[in-house]
Amino acid sequence: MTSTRLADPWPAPRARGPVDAVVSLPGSKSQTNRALVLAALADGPSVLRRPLVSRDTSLMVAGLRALGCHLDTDRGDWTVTPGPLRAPATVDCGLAGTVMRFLPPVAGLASGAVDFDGDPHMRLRPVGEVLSALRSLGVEVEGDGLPFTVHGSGSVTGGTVVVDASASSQFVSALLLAGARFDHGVDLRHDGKPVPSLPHIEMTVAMLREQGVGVDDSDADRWVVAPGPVRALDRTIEPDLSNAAPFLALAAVTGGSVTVRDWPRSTTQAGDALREILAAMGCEVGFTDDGLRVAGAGMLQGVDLDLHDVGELTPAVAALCALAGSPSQLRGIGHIRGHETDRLAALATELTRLGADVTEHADGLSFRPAPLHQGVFRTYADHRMAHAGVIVGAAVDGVQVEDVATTSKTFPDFAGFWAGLL
Ligand SMILES: O=C(O)C1=C[C@@H](OP(=O)(O)O)[C@@H](O)[C@H](O)C1
Ligand SMILES: C=C(OP(=O)(O)O)C(=O)O
Repeated sequence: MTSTRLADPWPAPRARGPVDAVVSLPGSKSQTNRALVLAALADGPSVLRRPLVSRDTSLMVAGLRALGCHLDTDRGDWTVTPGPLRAPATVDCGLAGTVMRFLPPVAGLASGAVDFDGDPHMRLRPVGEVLSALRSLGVEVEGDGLPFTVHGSGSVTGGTVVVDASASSQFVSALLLAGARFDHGVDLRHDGKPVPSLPHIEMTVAMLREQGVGVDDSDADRWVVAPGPVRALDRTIEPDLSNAAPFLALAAVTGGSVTVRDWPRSTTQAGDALREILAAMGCEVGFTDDGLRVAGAGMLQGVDLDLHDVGELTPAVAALCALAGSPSQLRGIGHIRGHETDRLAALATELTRLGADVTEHADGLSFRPAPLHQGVFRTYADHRMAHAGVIVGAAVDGVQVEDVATTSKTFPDFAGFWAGLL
C-alpha cells in the first residue's frame, strides 16, 4: 500500500521538541471488515463511507469478490452489491485474522469448494475452533488450520454450538456475523478460559443489531443470533482508535499535544481505552471541539494494567512503559502470543535490545525504568511492533525500525504520515 520506497531499516524520526498536532486518521479495520462481511450477506446494495483502505481490508474485498460479491472501491466511499455466493473460489488471508476467521462461515453459504491460505505466519495463527464449529453446524471442512477448504452446500443448517474462544474473540464474531443467514441462526456458547477482546464482540453484536438482526447476549458467554435477513448498510466508518495509539503516544513521550479528529463520544472500539490508559500514565486527556486531545506532562508514570479486553493496544503501551520513570506491569494478555507474531516475546526481545529492562511472563510483561539507546528494532511482519518501534524512536536517538512498511496492514503510508509530524 505504501507508494514511496522506504529505507529498511527505517531511521525512526527523533522528536526535537514537544510535538503539537491535530490529525485525521484512517478508518477502523475492525469496523470496515465487519461492514464488508455484513454488506455481502445483506438483502440489497450497501454503502460504506470513509472505509479503511489497507492490506487487511483489500484482502477482505478480494475474498468477497472471489465469493461473488460486487464491490466498487474506486471512489472514497465503497458500494457493495451482494450476489449469489459462488464457488470454487480462493481466499488469501494474508496476515488478517478477520479474513481467516470471518470468511469461512460465509464460504459455508456458497456452493462449492473455497480454499483458504495466507502468509507463512498465518498458518500458525489459531482458527481450528471456527472450523470445528462450522462442522458441527453442518458444513464440510477439510483441515484444522491454514491451508483449509470449506465445501459449501449453498446453505448452513446452523443451531447450537460450543466453542473455546479463549484464543481469540474473532471465533465468536465470525459465527455471529454470518449466523442470521444460517437456516436456524446460531446459538453459540463459549466454554473455556475467559474470552479476550470483549469490546470486539460487542462491536459485532452492535453492528448486527443496526442491520436489524436479532441478537440475544443477555447470558454471559452465550450469544443467540436469530435467523433472518441482514438489512443493507449505509455506514460511516469511525477512525481507527487502536491505530491512534502511536499518535497519542507521541504527545505523551514528547510532552506535546496531539488531537485525533472525529473521536467518537460513544464507541465499541477497543482503542477508546487509550483515554484511561494515557490518563493513568500521567497525560492530560479530554475532548475538545476538534476531537480527543492528549497532552504529555513530562515524565511518564508506570502503570499496572490488565489489557485482556484491549490486547491489541499492548505494543504501543509497552513502548510507553519502557520509557516510563517508574515500574509497570501489563497482565492478562497471553492470547497476544497468537497475534501477528508472538507479541510478548517480540516486545520483550526488541525493547531489551534497545536497553529496556523488560521481563516476559506467561501472560504479560513487566518493566523497570532503564535508559534506552540506539539500535535496530525488528518488527516480525507486525504493524503494531512497528508502532512500538517508532514511539521509542521519537524519544531516543538512533532507533531504526526494520520493515516499517508492514504498517500497511492497517494504515496506508504510515511512515510518511508519522515523519510529517516530527
Ligand atoms: O474482531 C476484530 O476486529 C479484532 C479482534 C481482536 O482479536 P483477538 O480477540 O484475537 O485479540 C483484536 O485484537 C484484533 O485486532 C481485531
Ligand atoms: C491482532 C490484530 O489483527 P488481526 O485482525 O489480524 O487479528 C491487530 O491488528 O492487532
